Amino acid sequence: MHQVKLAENTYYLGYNDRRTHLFENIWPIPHGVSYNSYLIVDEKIALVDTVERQFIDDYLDQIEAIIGDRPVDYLIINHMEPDHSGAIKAIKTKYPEVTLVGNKKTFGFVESFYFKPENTLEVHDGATLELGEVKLQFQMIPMVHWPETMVTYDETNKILFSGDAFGSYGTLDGGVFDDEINLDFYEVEIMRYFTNIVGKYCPHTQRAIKKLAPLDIKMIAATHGPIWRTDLDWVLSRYNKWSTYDTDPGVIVVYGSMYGNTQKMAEVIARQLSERGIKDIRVYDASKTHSSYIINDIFKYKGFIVGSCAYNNAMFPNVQTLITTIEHMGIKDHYLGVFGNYAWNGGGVKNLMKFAENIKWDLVHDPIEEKGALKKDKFEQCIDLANAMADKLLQA
Ligand SMILES: Cc1cc2nc3c(=O)[nH]c(=O)nc-3n(C[C@H](O)[C@H](O)[C@H](O)COP(=O)(O)O)c2cc1C
Repeated sequence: MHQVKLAENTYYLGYNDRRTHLFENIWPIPHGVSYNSYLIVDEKIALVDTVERQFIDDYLDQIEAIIGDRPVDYLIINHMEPDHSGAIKAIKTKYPEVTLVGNKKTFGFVESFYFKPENTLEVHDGATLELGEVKLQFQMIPMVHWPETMVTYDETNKILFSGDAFGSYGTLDGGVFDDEINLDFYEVEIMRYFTNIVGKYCPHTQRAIKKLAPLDIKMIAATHGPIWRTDLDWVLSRYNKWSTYDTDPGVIVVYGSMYGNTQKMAEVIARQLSERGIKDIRVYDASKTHSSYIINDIFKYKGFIVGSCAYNNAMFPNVQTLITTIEHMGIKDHYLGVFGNYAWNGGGVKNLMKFAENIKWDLVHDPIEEKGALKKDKFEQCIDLANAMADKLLQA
């Protein structure tokens, strides 16, 4: 195997997962994902995070290929999610004297998932650990995106081992560093990773960005995706934009429809938005497009218009799934429109309005509910809704 180095004695030990269809068994990853671990070989040897358990055997072999019969002295656990902590038990078994480095919360998770940790070094904000030449510093960034999450900063080589922060979907297909890759590929993958996985924790991400700003960072080594050593601003500016809910003046129109009546309303709304000069309009059928992609666009565009037919006194189940995810993520600062279709006592719009109340976005127009085929008065209302949305976006 190639040995890929971040610095003289710092190695990339990552694995590409092209088999898993759904990250966290929810989010589609058609382009896979990488799990990145790092090995620092100094007077003392430290691993920074591990890998998903399917890669354990090769991972142990690669470590041994680098350090021979020397032991791993420290296992630094920035994040306990199993795709990174999966090899902790294997490391402990192979290197029984290893000291686990983490914070109070980390060790609670180690005990829950794997074993009661004994050799531990509990670190706090600003604590340091010298490996020889390399001096490491720890900073807590809770909820980016678990409570125990921290980052490790190599003061000597100025490398930030950032855990999931600044991570990306997408395997590393040969290129590992940002300057080895055409980043167009990651434009979508990194945003979807952020919006799907970290998006719930935007305020925490903002706090983390501000907290880490004073560090002189020359390289960002996350646990997924490329290592950033040339254009750090590429990733930092994007994370900053997304985590402040800074959106562009476009609109997502999403609908749930069995027989096409709700869909027709969506088409009318979309066309009118276009007539008003809105260029970024994305129309999605919630039964076909996974929430992962729609959520991603909600982080891109300020307008969100959602429609649902009535379904057993409720909204259409696939719209409900999306709505629940949006509510759960607590996405802020959008313009909202609501429409739907029914045949007897409704259920779609009624429940979408409960969502409107909970999410507290700016409702640009009264909800529109048609009974069956779209008729003139509701057609006009769809036009009005689109106009109200366009007015808001164009005046902003
Ligand atoms: C399984 C099923 C459940 C439905 N539940 C309701 C309901 O609870 N209330 C209602 O008013 N209409 C209900 N409808 C009727 C549809 O909402 C109605 O036909 C609507 O026009 C469908 O919109 P669409 O053409 O966009 O699918 C139901 C239809 C089906 C097939």
